[in-house]
Amino acid sequence: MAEQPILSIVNLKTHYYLEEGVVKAVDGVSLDVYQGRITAIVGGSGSGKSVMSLSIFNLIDKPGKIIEGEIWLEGVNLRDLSEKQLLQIRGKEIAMIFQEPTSSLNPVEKIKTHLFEVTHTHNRGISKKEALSMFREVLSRVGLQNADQILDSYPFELSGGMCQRVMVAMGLLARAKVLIADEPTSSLDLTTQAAILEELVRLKDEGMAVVLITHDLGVVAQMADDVYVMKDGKIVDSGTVYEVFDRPRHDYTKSLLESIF
Ligand SMILES: Nc1ncnc2c1ncn2[C@@H]1O[C@H](COP(=O)(O)OP(=O)(O)OP(=O)(O)O)[C@@H](O)[C@H]1O
Repeated sequence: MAEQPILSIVNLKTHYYLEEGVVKAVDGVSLDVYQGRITAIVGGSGSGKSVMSLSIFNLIDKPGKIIEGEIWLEGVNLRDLSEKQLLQIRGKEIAMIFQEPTSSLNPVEKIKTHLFEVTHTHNRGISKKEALSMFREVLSRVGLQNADQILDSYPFELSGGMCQRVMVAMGLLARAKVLIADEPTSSLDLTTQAAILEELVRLKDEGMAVVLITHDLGVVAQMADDVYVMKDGKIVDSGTVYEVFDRPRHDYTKSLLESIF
């Protein structure tokens, strides 16, 4: 691919230091993510997918530690940034939807405050009324119809699925360049799952780089452009979705594929 990746992870290692020993949750992962493409990261439970995505945002708590690696976003190594600089990137340059949406939103701020915060950078000078009408439109795009009530709610007053959709809306408003979605549909009913996946495809079509972390190979087959297969903290297979599905190189990928076809 001639184009430069927007996000490039090089030899990332995140380990957990437990009394029983060291868990090498992410153990030398390298991957490239491109604009206008959906990059899927697949792997079974415990393969390191979530720790990898949390590492991008430096959200690893003790006893975990990022011990090595580079995380390049448009020529800047995020590992060289201060916590304050990273805050500017989190949710704005790189939007995120995590498995535990309620814990990713600020519990003491209403939803509209979350939305105002991400909108601010791109829309200086717009009136409150204009902002609210933009929020209603974006919330309806992610399948949340009763917008006014949602805007006035705190995260704990919404279901997990609604919070996930709020996070997609935040990514849209922030005009983030990269969206990392960790099992974005795990707590949703089938209709809402389909709506969120459709929205991810639309974002990709608008030029966003979408990273989709999932154990659902059916979803990967349907939506992804590029695929990385993770096992025990390592990437064991990678390529375009056609390459990985037609010519899996690793026995683990073969067994994953056999489990769905
Ligand atoms: N806070 C923690 N303390 C100790 N070990 C951890 C911690 N968080 C993750 N790990 C370990 O890191 C490894 C990778 O976990 P991770 O959550 O990234 O897997 P995953 O691929 O996202 O799985 P799932 O699909 O179930 O979410 C696992 O062995 C897990 O036990």
